Amino acid sequence: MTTLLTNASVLGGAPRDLAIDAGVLVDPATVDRDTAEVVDATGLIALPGLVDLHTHLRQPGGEQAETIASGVRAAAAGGYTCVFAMANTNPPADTPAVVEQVHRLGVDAGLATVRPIGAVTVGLAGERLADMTMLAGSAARVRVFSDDGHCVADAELMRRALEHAASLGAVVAQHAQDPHLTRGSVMHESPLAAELGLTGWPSAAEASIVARDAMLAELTGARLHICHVSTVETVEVVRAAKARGIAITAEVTPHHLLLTEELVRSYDGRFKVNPPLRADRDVQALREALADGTIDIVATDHAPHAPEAKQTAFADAAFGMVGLETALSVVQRAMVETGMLDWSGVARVMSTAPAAIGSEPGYDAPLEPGSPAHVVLVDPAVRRVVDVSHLHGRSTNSPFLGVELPGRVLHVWHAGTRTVADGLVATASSAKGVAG
Ligand SMILES: NC(=O)N[C@@H](CC(=O)O)C(=O)O
Ligand SMILES: [Zn+2]
Ligand SMILES: [Zn+2]
Repeated sequence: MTTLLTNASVLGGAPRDLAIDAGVLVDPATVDRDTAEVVDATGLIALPGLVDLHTHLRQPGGEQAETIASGVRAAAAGGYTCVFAMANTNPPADTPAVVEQVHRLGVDAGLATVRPIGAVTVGLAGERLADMTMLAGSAARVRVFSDDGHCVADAELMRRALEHAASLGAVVAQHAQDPHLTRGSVMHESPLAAELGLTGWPSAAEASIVARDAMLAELTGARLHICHVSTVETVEVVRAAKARGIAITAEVTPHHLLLTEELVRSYDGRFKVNPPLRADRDVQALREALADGTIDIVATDHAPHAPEAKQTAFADAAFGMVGLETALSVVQRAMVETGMLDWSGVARVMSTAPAAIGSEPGYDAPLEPGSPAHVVLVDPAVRRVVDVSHLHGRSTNSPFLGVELPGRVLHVWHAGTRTVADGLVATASSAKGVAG
């Protein structure tokens, strides 16, 4: 079946038609308008399917918080057609058996492409390298390695990881957190932390690891990616490293683009995350860095946790926030409505660039005929107060509940198959059929 999307503002530009046939975007002029299924996209922005380089899907081992099936429903609802699943599962993704299981469960779930991230070290313990060659050569074809949740703190081990990754054409994604500087830390190190009686996590614990790893990337010639950059100091280190020609890329999360440490005054565990929510000057610097390309991408760091892990004393609560369904709306609010990024910039930082970093094919010519039909239609004019009913995963630890955000994902196609229609996520079986 051929689908015609009429009058879409493609990448925020002047309205025109898009057409999908046999899973691929085709020239609308070649489509028979009498037989095609027509979706009226008047007033809607067309974006390429979003790609999340940093998602925690929790399976295997954390199924009470999320499964791959529930996580891809959240992803589809948020406009994502590809998610990279972090390796900090139980057992961790440090063997071909686990990455192949994650890959297979992703295929079964059917609503988006799931790419397993491989662990850098055995058991994420930071002591011995995982068999990266085996992971890369497995059926899951791992191209991103990360111990996320943990920093690869040993510089010699990080050097070897970068060398291996380079030989495999892969990238190492570092969770930059000096473990000694952040012992017992639960929020940003600041006067507010002292006032609240909570242990602080200094910016230097992030920036110092990024500076070290940039030097290691230069030494090895490898590609280094920095997870969830959260401070102005880290932005300056990344900017300097790029100016030196080092192959470094960086991500920022939606929550670090919008929220500050002030929320921790509530002692509500929903606002506890690693790295922590920072100060206003950090938020401003992160937005500017994303606008000027110092930070390459937005990644959700979707981190579901069961209620009992969050509804406890702040110091004891688990770190992490869900974010797949709200990411695009937060970027609209923080970047588009502030005039710092246009919609083609949003497509770059949420689709083209993350796909390139993760070596995911099919996203390099967004919405051009011949490309796989990964398409999102967004209504930018809607505003809604985020509610648990907007969340599709198993966990509801969103920091945006009760917050009014702009924009709504209305329709999504993953390789030409409709995964979201009128804001409703398809069931996996219908998404896998040809009904779309
Ligand atoms: N971001 C978080 O606060 N938590 C993540 C781990 C991580 O991304 O470091 C998690 O797995 O829960
Ligand atoms: Zn992390
Ligand atoms: Zn993470």
